[in-house]
Amino acid sequence: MLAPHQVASLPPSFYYIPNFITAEEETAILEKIPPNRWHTLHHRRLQAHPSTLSTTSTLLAAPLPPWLLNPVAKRFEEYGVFSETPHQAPNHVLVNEYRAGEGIMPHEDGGAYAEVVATVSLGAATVLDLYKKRETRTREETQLGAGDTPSTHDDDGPAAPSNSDTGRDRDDTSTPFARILQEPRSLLITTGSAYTELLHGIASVETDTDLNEETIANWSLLGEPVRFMNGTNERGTRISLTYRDVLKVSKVGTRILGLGRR
Ligand SMILES: O=C(O)CCC(=O)C(=O)O
Ligand SMILES: [Fe+2]
Repeated sequence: MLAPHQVASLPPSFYYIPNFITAEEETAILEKIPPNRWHTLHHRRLQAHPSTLSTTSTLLAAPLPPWLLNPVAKRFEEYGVFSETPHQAPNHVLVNEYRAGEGIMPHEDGGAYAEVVATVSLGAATVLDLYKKRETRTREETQLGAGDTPSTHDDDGPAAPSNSDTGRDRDDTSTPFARILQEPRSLLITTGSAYTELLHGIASVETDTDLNEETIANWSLLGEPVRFMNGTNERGTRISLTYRDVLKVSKVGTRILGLGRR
């Protein structure tokens, strides 16, 4: 079911599905995002559903809210997106909001999750940059700590690989090895070695440039390539929903786990 949507030029496995949701569904989801759940970071806003992971990357068992299940998570079943993960369904969603000029520095999502991330883009298009991981890079540098806590997920945009005393190779994040254009209402799925071997990030720019079939890995899969024929994408406010399957789930009460961040 996913095979026709595979991004052919990239290592396995990325899948891109344009128009995964309709414009009406997009509007309905945007209206449901609770305004009182945002964590404000330096250059981004973030909320976690059903809750933020504990310091041991454990999720307190709770259902996702209906507006995240329907229609998106239900539609995942048709495509078998999470059919191979331990819970065979997403149990956690991070909602990120980027205004024009905002991004997220190169990182990997880490061991708290199964190796499947499904990202629905809302509101505006953006370019996801992919970087090869280097042996010299340490886990602490690149992994999101307890999965999604604001303090470890915080950043201010593209990498500024300025020093070498952290073991970070200068070339690591200066040039992406591939770029994926994410249109509003699209779904991007990252699995397997694409999840474990690569870093991903979004440059803090007002305009994405140099967009064409050579530079954009999923160009042939785009829903509306004509929108980017002039080689640019003016960023607008984009909200992403990143669906994941958290490996460790606990039914134990909040107090015992030492949760209580939100
Ligand atoms: O907004 C995106 O598409 C990427 C977000 C991301 O990488 C993350 O939340 O870990
Ligand atoms: Fe990420």
